[in-house]
Amino acid sequence: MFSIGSQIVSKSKADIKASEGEKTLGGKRDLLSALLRVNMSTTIPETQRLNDTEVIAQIPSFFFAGHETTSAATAWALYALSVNTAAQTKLREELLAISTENPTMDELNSLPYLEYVVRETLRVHAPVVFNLRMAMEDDVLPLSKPYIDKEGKSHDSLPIHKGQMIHIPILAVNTDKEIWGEDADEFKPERWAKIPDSVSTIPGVWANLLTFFAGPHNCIGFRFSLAEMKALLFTLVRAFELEQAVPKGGIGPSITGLLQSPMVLAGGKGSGLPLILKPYNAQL
Ligand code: HEM
Repeated sequence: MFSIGSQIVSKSKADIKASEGEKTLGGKRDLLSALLRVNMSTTIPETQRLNDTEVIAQIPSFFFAGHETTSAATAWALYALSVNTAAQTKLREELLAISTENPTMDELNSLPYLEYVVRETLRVHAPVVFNLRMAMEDDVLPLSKPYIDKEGKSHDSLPIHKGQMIHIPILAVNTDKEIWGEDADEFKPERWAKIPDSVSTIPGVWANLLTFFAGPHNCIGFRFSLAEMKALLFTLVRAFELEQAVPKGGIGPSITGLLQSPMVLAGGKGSGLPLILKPYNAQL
């Protein structure tokens, strides 16, 4: 990936130099070209620029943090809609009420059911399933509910030691029945019309979910990701009816590292999410 990244960076820099003065980033408007262009600007002090190695190191982040996550999330949304056909029909009706094939971001954001579908997908099928943090100092975590240890002793706080790794179960919190109710595991976009009060205790950066995490290192790309998902769903759900291609229960999560994507669970059909897409004709 480093050698491919080096080639991309060299080529992009040459393009930018060749088109000096143009606002079009050498004909390109991608994230890497924007980063390089800023770095090559003479108005930025040397100490504030990234060197080529640092720029190249961003490429795997764009791929894994930016591409794989949103791709998995969109696949999960299509899968969830293929199972919940009532939600699919309701979403399509809302999307077809828009008179353009190229809606603006404001138009997409004005669609409540699309927002519910995206939220519900990212709640039940959070692409990043857990996260890790290391404690930088000794601390004591207060607990909302005491726990009983194996000797039967009750504790209302949890001591944390410097250097200890903390596992943060994103998906488990997103689907906790004590927070979301007995149907917490189910994909029900309507729940977002009225979410339980208990949800307000979740400190996530977006939608009271831990999907994009919380705190100073929350996801920098979440707004971009939401825009991508909405645009993809807008186009696909207007154009196609989605049907399950494998019997109920045949699709489940494949977890690689921290990331879960939908795939066929059995039968040796390989990875990926098979779906039947039928062109939707609004006139029929
Ligand atoms: C559905 C899509 C996405 C999900 C579920 C997601 C999830 C997350 C999570 C859970 C974190 C926290 C990781 C940690 O601190 O250990 C994170 C961080 C990050 N995300 Fe995303 N992300 C998504 C899309 C994107 C996109 C589209 C981009 C870039 C365009 C992006 C770039 C990043 C970066 C650079 C960080 C590190 C931030 C930091 O450490 O300060 N992500 N993301």
